[in-house]
Amino acid sequence: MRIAVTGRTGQVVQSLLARAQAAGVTVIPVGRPELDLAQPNGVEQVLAAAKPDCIINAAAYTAVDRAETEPELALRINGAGAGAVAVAAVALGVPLIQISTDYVFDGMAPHPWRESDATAPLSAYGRSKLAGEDAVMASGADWTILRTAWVYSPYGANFVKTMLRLAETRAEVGVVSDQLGSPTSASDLAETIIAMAKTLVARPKDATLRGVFHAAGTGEASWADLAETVFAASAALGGPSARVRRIATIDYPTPARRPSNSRLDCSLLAARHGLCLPPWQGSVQSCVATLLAPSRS
Ligand SMILES: NC(=O)C1=CN([C@@H]2O[C@H](COP(=O)(O)OP(=O)(O)OC[C@H]3O[C@@H](n4cnc5c(N)ncnc54)[C@H](OP(=O)(O)O)[C@@H]3O)[C@@H](O)[C@H]2O)C=CC1
Ligand SMILES: Cc1cn([C@H]2C[C@H](O)[C@@H](COP(=O)(O)OP(=O)(O)O[C@H]3O[C@@H](C)C(=O)[C@@H](O)[C@H]3O)O2)c(=O)[nH]c1=O
Ligand SMILES: [Mg+2]
Repeated sequence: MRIAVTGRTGQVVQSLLARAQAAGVTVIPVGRPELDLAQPNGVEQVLAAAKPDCIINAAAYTAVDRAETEPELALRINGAGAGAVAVAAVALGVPLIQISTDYVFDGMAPHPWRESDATAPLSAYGRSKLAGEDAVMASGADWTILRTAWVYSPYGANFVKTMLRLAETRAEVGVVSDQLGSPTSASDLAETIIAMAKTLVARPKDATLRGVFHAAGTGEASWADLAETVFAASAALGGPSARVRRIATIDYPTPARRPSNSRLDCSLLAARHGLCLPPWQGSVQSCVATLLAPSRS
């Protein structure tokens, strides 16, 4: 089976590539300069050349704070760009998995977010990703939206790598403890995406397998909890670590507002697809071990 995925260097793209062989699939990254979601003319031709059985739209403008100062660009890439990928999926007659985010929610619910809960993004990034969901749903494609959260991996830029970098020069790092979420290993997510892609291709008419699903690491954490777990894992392997000073969001001002409750309820994915990502703590340890492995430096 051939899976075309948008983007090249992204965490999810790289994690899909790393898992492809073991999963018995071919993953074809399709990215800039050939495919630029900010200029989505010719998306269909570029994707057609990959001869995909399924398309994953994993490319996005992901700089949450920067999006506040360039909301139009974020909207073009994450909204119209996603819509263009969906129209290409219609033309090619293949299922599309659109990757979306917990930041479509406002964080006010007292429980982990379900797929049926109302969206109300707090940030320009969240609004742009919600526009992408809407465009995909309106496209007529055979679409499935996978919302994930707090993704980390050995690739690209992410919170886990930021913490390890800060620990190299600091004894203490202040980290917010009043935002709760679902840390997600891109590697675990890639395994889920591939399993879902296989199922969607094998069972083209099954509506119960399609729609919006939440897919995040099992369990919950604050960013401070996640930082502490990173430092404990790193220290145990002789890597950099720091003390975590647990602070409030108000003491760490950022351009973008983030949900205080970002936890995703992933039970629908388990019920319909039989898929469940592992508990986040073990996956963080694996990622830290990979990052500290001597062969990387
Ligand atoms: N990171 C996270 O914590 C979370 C991410 N998500 C979503 O998951 C998906 C994957 O995220 P992740 O892998 O972390 O992303 P990264 O930030 O690691 O990478 C972004 C990817 O998007 C590509 N991209 C950005 N702009 C364009 C453009 N104009 N045209 C084509 N490609 C572009 C990049 O291309 P290039 O390779 O050329 O640089 C890169 O491959 C995204 O949809 C994101 O919104 C959802 C929840 C959490
Ligand atoms: C670096 C740092 C961040 N923080 C806080 C700021 C913020 O509230 C939180 C996370 O910051 P980051 O900028 O790393 O994470 P952020 O860019 O908000 O991550 C988000 O990315 C997008 C793409 C998503 O879709 C989301 O699911 C989520 O993963 O941690 C600290 O408290 N101390 C620090 O030293
Ligand atoms: Mg960020």
